[in-house]
Amino acid sequence: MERTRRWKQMRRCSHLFPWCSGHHIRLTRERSPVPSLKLGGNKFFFPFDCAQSCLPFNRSLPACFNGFGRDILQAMQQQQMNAITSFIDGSVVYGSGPKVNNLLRDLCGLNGKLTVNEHFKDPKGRPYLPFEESLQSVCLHGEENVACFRAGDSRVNEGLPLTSLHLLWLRQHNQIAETLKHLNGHWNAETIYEETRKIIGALHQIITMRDYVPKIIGKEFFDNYIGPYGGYDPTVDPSASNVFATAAFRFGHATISPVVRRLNASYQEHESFPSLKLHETFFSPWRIIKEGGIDPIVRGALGTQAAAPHSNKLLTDELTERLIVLSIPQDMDLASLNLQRGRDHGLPGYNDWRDFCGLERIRTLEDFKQVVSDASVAERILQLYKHPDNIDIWLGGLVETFSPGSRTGPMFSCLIAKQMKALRDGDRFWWEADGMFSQEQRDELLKVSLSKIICENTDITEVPPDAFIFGKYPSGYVSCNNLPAMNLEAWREEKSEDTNIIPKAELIIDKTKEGDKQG
Ligand code: HEM
Repeated sequence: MERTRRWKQMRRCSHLFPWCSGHHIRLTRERSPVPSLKLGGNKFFFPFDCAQSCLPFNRSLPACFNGFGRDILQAMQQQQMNAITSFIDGSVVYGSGPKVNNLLRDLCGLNGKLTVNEHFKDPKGRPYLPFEESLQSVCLHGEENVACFRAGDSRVNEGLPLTSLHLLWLRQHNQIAETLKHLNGHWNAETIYEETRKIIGALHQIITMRDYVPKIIGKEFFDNYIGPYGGYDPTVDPSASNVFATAAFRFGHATISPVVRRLNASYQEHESFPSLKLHETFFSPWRIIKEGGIDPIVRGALGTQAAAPHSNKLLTDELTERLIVLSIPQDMDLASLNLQRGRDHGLPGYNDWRDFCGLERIRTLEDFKQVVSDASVAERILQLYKHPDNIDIWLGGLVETFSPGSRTGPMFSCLIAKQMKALRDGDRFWWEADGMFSQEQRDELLKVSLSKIICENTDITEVPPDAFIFGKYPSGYVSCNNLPAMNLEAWREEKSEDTNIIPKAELIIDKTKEGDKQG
């Protein structure tokens, strides 16, 4: 099948990275629990007999009023709150506010670094993420005294591949900070930290927009909807659209494999740490600490094909039968959550979004068969929903036939492209925006790839140059030494004559000392 073939060209990294980058853009917080209907069953229990068949569902927190100055009807629509910044700005590494940010920074070291785990290091002495301080950690497992990791995004422990990526970025930050300190001995901790953060944000943007998005939506959609960068546009709203987070970017759930592979240095099944079922990787950072660090997991993501979404079996049972969601003491079903979340947020139906994207509305079964790769799936969906207007957008989008050169159907490609363009053009700190970096620095930033970041922050020595496109080891793999690296010399700066400036980081430390004295 064509859709299977296209996804099989991709590596597992292609769900690892966007999982993380999706977390850059939106975090929907939840409020009171309400019972939800169990989808997929033959009976309809809601709301009368939930004892056996309902899944708990917490509605999302609404935002009170949005969009002063907008069309009044639009402004009165209830939207849901985004608990993080929507920008692709490295917030998964640094958090979206000062509280989390201060917890993550190594404020005592005066070196601009992020704080690392005080208790454990990996087999080669590389650092791990710090622990959360909660005593009642969901991550605790048997005798292993390993709590949840802390990172800029609270979902860091959701799965081992995701945790590994968070850790790569932490290490990358600290490496860059160390080099910048060495190059610019006169920089204070605050300057080192902020400059490093700026670089990490730029790397996220480059990898997302240059290396990842075109492979998902295809070059044609990329050129038509996103196009080349034309500078910061203050009229563009860069917030995360509801439909992007609640439906379109959740296409990724259909690319998740039921198994997380762990591979040895020859990209073969690891002798000591075999591959795991997906559910065994949820909230289990102890496996990273006690089972060989992140290298086997990262090799697994590089050395394995992405799961191909089938239109008649969209999500693996590991996600529909074994999903763990914090604070809910039963196995959950991600497909049901996605559908119910779309309804909770009041998303218009599939046909309205096709309209929005300039695609033909579906009026008949024959129309639907034209856009869905599997005719029997089209029939089953229409039987269930009775009318095309009723189809939930997440489902409709997932079963569409892929557009040429893309790995999603035209409606999701359109919605993803529109969002990505807004995130780029509406971001005044976009890495290519005027005044952000010198031309020399930009040239250096462009040398970086996800593969190089993996090389620099693990003991992996051979990688594919493009971490997203699959090739079976050793075909196409290169030595890490052969991949271009960013030269931070471009950030070397002559010492300024102005000696009156008090470094901000020193002010922060002084305040702490003051507090200590008073206490
Ligand atoms: C094993 C892998 C994954 C697991 C276990 C997982 C789990 C979840 C869960 C539990 C939610 C919240 C569902 C709800 O209550 O509405 C969610 C939301 C989401 N997921 Fe995933 N996910 C995974 C991979 C991915 C990937 C690969 C992507 C993107 C390509 C992605 C994109 C999103 C987005 C955009 C949201 C909405 C975020 C928000 O608005 O708060 N996820 N995921």
